Amino acid sequence: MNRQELVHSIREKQSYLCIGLDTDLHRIPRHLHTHADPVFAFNKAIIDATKDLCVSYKINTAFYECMGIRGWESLQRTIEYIPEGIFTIADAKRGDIGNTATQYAKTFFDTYNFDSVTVAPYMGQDSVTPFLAFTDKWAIMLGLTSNEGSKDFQLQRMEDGEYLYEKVLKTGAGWGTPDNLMFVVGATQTEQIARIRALVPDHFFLVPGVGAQGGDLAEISKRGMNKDCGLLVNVSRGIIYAGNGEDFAADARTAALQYQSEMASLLSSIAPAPAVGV
Ligand SMILES: O=c1ccn([C@@H]2O[C@H](COP(=O)(O)O)[C@@H](O)[C@H]2O)c(=O)[nH]1
Repeated sequence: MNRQELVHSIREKQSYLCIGLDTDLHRIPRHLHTHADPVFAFNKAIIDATKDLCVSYKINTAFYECMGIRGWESLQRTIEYIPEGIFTIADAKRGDIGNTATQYAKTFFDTYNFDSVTVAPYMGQDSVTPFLAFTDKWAIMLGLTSNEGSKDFQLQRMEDGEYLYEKVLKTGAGWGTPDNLMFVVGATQTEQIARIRALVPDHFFLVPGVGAQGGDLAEISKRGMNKDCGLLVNVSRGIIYAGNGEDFAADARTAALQYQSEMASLLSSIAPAPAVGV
């Protein structure tokens, strides 16, 4: 999916919601365990119940890889089930030397047909650029993450007073373009988000941390939106585990609808749609 299609989808659905399919076999409702593929049965129900409210699904591969071959099969069924026109993210946080990075990129872009993959930039340019060589595919580079451990390296100041994450963002931005590169910016980093937006005004941010991690949707939207919205806000546990009974999918829909409604009002107040014909 290209940027224009993504922006169009955000405007059409009045949503920049990304639903995280962090599907844990031990957390899904009991009645699904009779299915041949309980993880896919769960994901299918969540997708059916929420696909009109979100513009993206993020599959965190850890929740699938931990089950071996069966997990990869659930992942494949899920990615194939996500409707055309919804932006898909493989949250795999890959990063390795160039020829290995190319194999990772082929895995997620060619074999599984994801639109994007999250990438860890610690190994530098040659570990990231292989993900940027595919038409209408995206690398989503870790910028400033949502977790406590972001203080250990990312929020350390360099000799020139700059945070390490700022150097990473500025350097990384030069490796791609706002049409094939996004950055992960944690929703818990409200104090930094305006600064980050100033550094990379045009790029999209994937923003995890709303819901279970306590990030504030309104705050990060006010500080982080650009003229194209520029945000994909991920909620995983806060939506997919909103309920745990037979009607878990309806509960997930109710939670997703609350986020989408808030997003619609934030979109109109912060980034109004351009007039028709402009
Ligand atoms: O900085 C980061 C980067 C990635 N994540 C991932 O996003 C989701 C968040 O899940 P919630 O249940 O909504 O907290 C999960 O897949 C993380 O691995 C992140 O949280 N922070």
